Amino acid sequence: MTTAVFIDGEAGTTGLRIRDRLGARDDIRIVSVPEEHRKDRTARRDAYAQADVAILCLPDDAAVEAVRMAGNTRLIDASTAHRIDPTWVYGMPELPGQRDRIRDARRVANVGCYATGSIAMLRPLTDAGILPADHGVVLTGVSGYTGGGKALIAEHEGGAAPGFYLYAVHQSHKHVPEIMRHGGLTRKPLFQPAVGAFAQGMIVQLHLHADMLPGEVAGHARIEACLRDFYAGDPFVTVAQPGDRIDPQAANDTNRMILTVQGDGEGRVTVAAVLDNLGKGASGTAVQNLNVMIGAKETAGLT
Ligand SMILES: NC(=O)C1=CN([C@@H]2O[C@H](COP(=O)(O)OP(=O)(O)OC[C@H]3O[C@@H](n4cnc5c(N)ncnc54)[C@H](OP(=O)(O)O)[C@@H]3O)[C@@H](O)[C@H]2O)C=CC1
Ligand SMILES: CC(=O)N[C@@H](CCC(=O)OP(=O)(O)O)C(=O)O
Repeated sequence: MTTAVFIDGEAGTTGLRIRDRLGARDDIRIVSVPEEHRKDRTARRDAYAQADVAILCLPDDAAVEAVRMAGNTRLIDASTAHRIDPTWVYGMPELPGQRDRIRDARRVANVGCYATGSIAMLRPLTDAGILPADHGVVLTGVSGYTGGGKALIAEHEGGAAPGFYLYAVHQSHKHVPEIMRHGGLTRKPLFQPAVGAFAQGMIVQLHLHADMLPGEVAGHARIEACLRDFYAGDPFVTVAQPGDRIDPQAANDTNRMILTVQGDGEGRVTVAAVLDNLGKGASGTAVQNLNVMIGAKETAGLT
């Protein structure tokens, strides 16, 4: 049996990647609207009606509007619009019990890219009681410029952007609410993202004074052990031995996320998550969620 999938925003940065990942599968039939009609409401309404599942790869406001067109078609929304909406299921399959919720869901909000790395590091630690919910958490991130979609790609590839810069410097980044909700935090974390002069890939880091956390061990061993336990058997998330350098592009073109824990043995610990902002941070997780929703093998079409 094939599943009919409509990718609304198929010509965009995320949509194209999803299309590439699904195109070769014989259990999926892609429903398309010609690019010149990509914003035509009648053509899109028709595509929604033909699809079993639609994946929204649109700006937030267009995603909200698209939901109204979608009728009863099951949805995966790659935008930020519905991630803390209680009527949507959060599309991060690694979280406890989440695969079952995603499997049964009609509306799945795909996790954000920085949020993927942040929650992957935080949630095991808050669930285990190692990190108190009200701890003053500090997160930083650096993303490839494709994270900003077509507009930021044009700025970088046109030579108009600096080689590296911080942004969202007023603690205003849109991923903070979902990081708090699903990372298990009650206090707003400090989060400082940046963009580098590379297209694709990202690092998110969690910085901790582990000697200030409850419990006896100030070193990083229990943090690493907690992450290893949490992700044991996970198809895409691994805890690796840290090296001297962390390459943001190490997981590019895959759906993998690589976690490493570094410490000085005296309480200063950094945890890092490396993922492809366009892969595990967007199109890969959307396909993983689709696989769970339709009962396909979770790794189908993904490496
Ligand atoms: N890039 C990334 O790393 C990630 C992106 N996301 C999210 O995915 C969504 C898509 O992002 P991205 O692919 O980067 O963005 P792009 O700007 O690259 O692509 C968006 C696509 O949607 C089309 N579009 C815009 N408005 C409408 C509309 N009203 N009706 C139909 N189509 C429309 C655009 O057409 P046009 O070409 O005319 O603008 C474009 O093809 C966003 O919500 C983004 O936040 C999520 C995770 C990571
Ligand atoms: C470099 C860059 O601009 N990145 C984007 C996040 C991209 C992303 O993945 O955000 P969503 O998952 O929420 O759509 C930003 O910080 O707004």
